[in-house]
Amino acid sequence: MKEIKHFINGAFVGSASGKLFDNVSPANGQVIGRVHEAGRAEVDAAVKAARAALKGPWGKMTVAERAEILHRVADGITARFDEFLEAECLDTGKPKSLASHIDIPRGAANFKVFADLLKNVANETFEMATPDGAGALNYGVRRPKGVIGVISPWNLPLLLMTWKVGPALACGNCVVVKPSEETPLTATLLGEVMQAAGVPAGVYNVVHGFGGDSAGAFLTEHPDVDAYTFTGETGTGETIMRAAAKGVRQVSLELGGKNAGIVFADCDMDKAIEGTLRSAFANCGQVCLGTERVYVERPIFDAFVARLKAGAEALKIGEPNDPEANFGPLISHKHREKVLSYYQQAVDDGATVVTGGGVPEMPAHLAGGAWVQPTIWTGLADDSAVVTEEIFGPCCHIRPFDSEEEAIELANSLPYGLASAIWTENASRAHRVAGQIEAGIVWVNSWFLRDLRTAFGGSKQSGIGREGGVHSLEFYTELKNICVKL
Ligand SMILES: NC(=O)C1=CN([C@@H]2O[C@H](COP(=O)(O)OP(=O)(O)OC[C@H]3O[C@@H](n4cnc5c(N)ncnc54)[C@H](O)[C@@H]3O)[C@@H](O)[C@H]2O)C=CC1
Ligand SMILES: O=C(O)/C=C/C=C(\O)C(=O)O
Repeated sequence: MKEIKHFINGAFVGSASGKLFDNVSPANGQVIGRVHEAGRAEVDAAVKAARAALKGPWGKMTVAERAEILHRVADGITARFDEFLEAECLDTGKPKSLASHIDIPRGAANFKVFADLLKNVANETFEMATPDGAGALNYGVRRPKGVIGVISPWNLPLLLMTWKVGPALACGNCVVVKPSEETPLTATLLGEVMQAAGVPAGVYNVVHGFGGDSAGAFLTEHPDVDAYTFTGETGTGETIMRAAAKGVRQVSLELGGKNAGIVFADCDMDKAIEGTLRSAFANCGQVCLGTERVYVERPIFDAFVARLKAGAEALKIGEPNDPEANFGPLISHKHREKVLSYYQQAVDDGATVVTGGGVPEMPAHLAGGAWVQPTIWTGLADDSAVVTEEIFGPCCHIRPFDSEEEAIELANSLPYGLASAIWTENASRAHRVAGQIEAGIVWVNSWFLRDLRTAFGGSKQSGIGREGGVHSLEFYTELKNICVKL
């Protein structure tokens, strides 16, 4: 049985405690590996290694030298594409057809984009007048923030972890990564790539374990970490923020959502259906940007529901290696229990189950997996928990609306504000509505279309801060102003 170790100070090491936990395949329920669980000792060793590496060759490199190494990291991921793909799909059960287009290429791109950005970014300068007439010159310099704690989730493991590690390293920081306990493989494999690319020991560290009372908490409570970046559930974000408050450490939090799609009668129906299908069901609905609330203008409501139902029923459920499959399992049985509890709640609350609502029949070799059916409901009240709480499963509720104002009010009615998708061919309306949606990201006639230079993050309870492009610099560097009296 494969053992998955921590990556600390450039070496793969086990836990002193000898504690290991199972890595379970979501596709069939089989144990695929045993993972070392970090105690305080391993977390401390990783933080110490990161701190020391800041003072070593990494801290002395020029931006161009670091960028060259990060390009090698990206190329290393691409060179070992099939291994990363295999590992990601083993951990998550997601179809290879999906991970080969999204997860792995983005894992590589996250290093290249930020390496290039850092090489080209300018700093601010201000000339100022002084009473003696000689003046002064202010200029900003950016310095790495230090040791960054990276706590990442299981839904897009490599993509989301490197989305943080790429800019953190490009800015000259060192990192301690705590990947989700559900998905330890690609973060570990990346350690090998880092070594081969010439990243000095201690710059990239990985500790495995759970959240509370385990590696996650030990990392967020560690006094020698300078800042934390986290993607995951809103409640976990609050816990991490509380821990980071001790010592006044900065946090960047990308949290939950209950995102709205708004479909106007003047939309291009084919595009709206294709986009909404992806936004509700891609990655088995486990994307924080996904649409779980769909508001459709009344004249096209029935037609839209019928077509989305047909699209959901055409999804091909299957294991990662099935080339036809575009719909995998949920991450775990624990998560399936949560999703199925909402499926039951919908029925209890009087929903019309348009399609799905249960567990699909699977062949014997996949019967132990965490499979659920893609599910669509109509007819729920606006205050049903199914409509107001993040389910993080392959499901959506569709409700009609009668005016632009009503659609905006419904979209903005929840305490989340991560993402939204608007479907209309009327350009004025698109701009007008997009400007009024309370969310960090609004797509018009698209979904999950990502330019890594843009600001990314949530408003309200969906997060704090923005990452992406120059916005990542704000988090991963300290901006110092130097004022020179002339
Ligand atoms: N991208 C997103 O928005 C995600 C949302 N979720 C939502 O969260 C629910 C629960 O899933 P979980 O995997 O438990 O998400 P989570 O937010 O608890 O876990 C994400 C990461 O945080 C770590 N973590 C958990 N508690 C921690 C703590 N006290 N201190 C430090 N680190 C901690 C976990 O080990 C994992 O690495 C899901 O059902 C889903 O609704 C889960 C994963 C991703
Ligand atoms: O950075 C991206 O393109 C995707 C982000 C997705 C999430 O943060 C998520 O699903 O949790």
